[in-house]
Amino acid sequence: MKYISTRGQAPVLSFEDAILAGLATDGGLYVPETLPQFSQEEIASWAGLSYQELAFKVMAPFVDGEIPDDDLRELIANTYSTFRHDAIAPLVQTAHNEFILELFQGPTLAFKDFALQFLGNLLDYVLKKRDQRVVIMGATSGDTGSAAIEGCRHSDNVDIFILHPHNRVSEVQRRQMTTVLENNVFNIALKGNFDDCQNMVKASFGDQSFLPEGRQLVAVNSINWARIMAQIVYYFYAGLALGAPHRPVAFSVPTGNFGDIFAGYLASRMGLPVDQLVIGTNANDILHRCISANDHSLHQLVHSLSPSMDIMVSSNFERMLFDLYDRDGAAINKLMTDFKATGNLKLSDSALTKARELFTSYRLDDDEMVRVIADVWEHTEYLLDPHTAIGVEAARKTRRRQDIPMVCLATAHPAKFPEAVRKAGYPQDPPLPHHMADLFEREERYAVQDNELSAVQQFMKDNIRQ
Ligand SMILES: Cc1ncc(COP(=O)(O)O)c(C=O)c1O
Ligand SMILES: N[C@@H](CCOP(=O)(O)O)C(=O)O
Repeated sequence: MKYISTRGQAPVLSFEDAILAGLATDGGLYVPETLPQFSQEEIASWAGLSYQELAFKVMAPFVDGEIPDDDLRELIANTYSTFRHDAIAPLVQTAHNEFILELFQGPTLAFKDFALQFLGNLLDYVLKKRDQRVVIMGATSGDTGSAAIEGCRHSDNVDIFILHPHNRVSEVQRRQMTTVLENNVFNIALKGNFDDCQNMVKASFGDQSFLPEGRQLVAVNSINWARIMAQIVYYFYAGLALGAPHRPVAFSVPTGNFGDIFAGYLASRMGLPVDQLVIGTNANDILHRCISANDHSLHQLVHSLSPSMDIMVSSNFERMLFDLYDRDGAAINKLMTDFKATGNLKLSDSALTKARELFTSYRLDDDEMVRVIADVWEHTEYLLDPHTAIGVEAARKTRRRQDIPMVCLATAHPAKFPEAVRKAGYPQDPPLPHHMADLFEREERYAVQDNELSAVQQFMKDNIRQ
């Protein structure tokens, strides 16, 4: 399997090289040259597989033998052994044909664990094999950071630097990152927003000359192909549990950087019968405006009660555009260059038509989201986190068919977001799981930095281990 850039001008890479490259040298994102295709018979034969067995079936064609099968199986087994539920991604029914896919049973309580615990193990494996040391640089609006740190904290070959927007993540999210005191882990609280963090990461990938000789940057954000690949698995898992491929399923996904829903789109391209993909956004609604009104223009980023989705520039939308524009790298290069210059992007008529066939979208402000948490609690005693609530309501508002099961992705545990949950009338802070019960007593360490690329890079230079 070869990996190509969405902008068509970077070298074509193997799986391992694409994973280590992060952003392509032309500024694009790596995608597989062709997608594996699974027949309906093959998918049907996977009914009843464990999550780990299914993960191997879905991911092996992307790895394409670069990692021996037994080693890949072991990486998968180690990854999901740290999850708190045997089913790994349990399904809970909340209404007729409405299901919640709990993706928060991993060590850091968000869906990011599915891919980032795997990526941590994968990087450790590849770097040991190559006897190579790297520097990880990542941006987080709250969840990627702790999952990436958890995945890499024990890796000797990695120094990890995570930028989060200062005072813009929940206290639980911040502490999950800043209480990890291993000497290869560095948290930077940037005086800016998530887009500033993400821009710094992308700029640093573009010019890595600030790094010590012999080191390279590796990405843990969903610009890294391994993130998307590992997330495709749970779409198949949920689909199979609900009768696919004999019956179609629909998915609703609270969306920010477009990695999660893009994985759902790929699952459908690979053979899973998906009837509908619903994009739910908070007030940072660029994706909803794009689908509903062909308005993909930058607005001021606002601080919401679903802070992990306080994102304006969605990295993975570029991967989607690549497909919507028939994989024309030159066209994507122009679109993205113009978007950077003008802050505006209009889809062509044919791209918009295709996008609307694939996706519906809905936007919720904080008040509406809080009402959804309260309503679902009242009717089912199921406590949603604010991001999941956005997906649930987006599904209810834009659902095309009631007879098809709608799977709403529960992307985080409500204990991460006590402020939103309390606003919904829940009488207490939802308890943290046992392994995090003492989170508020643990010592924290992080550096507050001005929103200046050179200052951040200097901090990194000063702290990368020899
Ligand atoms: C809890 C939660 N829900 C939803 C999202 C959106 O996912 P994506 O960025 O893959 O669209 C994120 C982060 O991005 C998140 O942390
Ligand atoms: N919501 C994310 C933002 C980063 O997205 P990623 O999926 O590209 O890593 C977070 O919690 O950090």
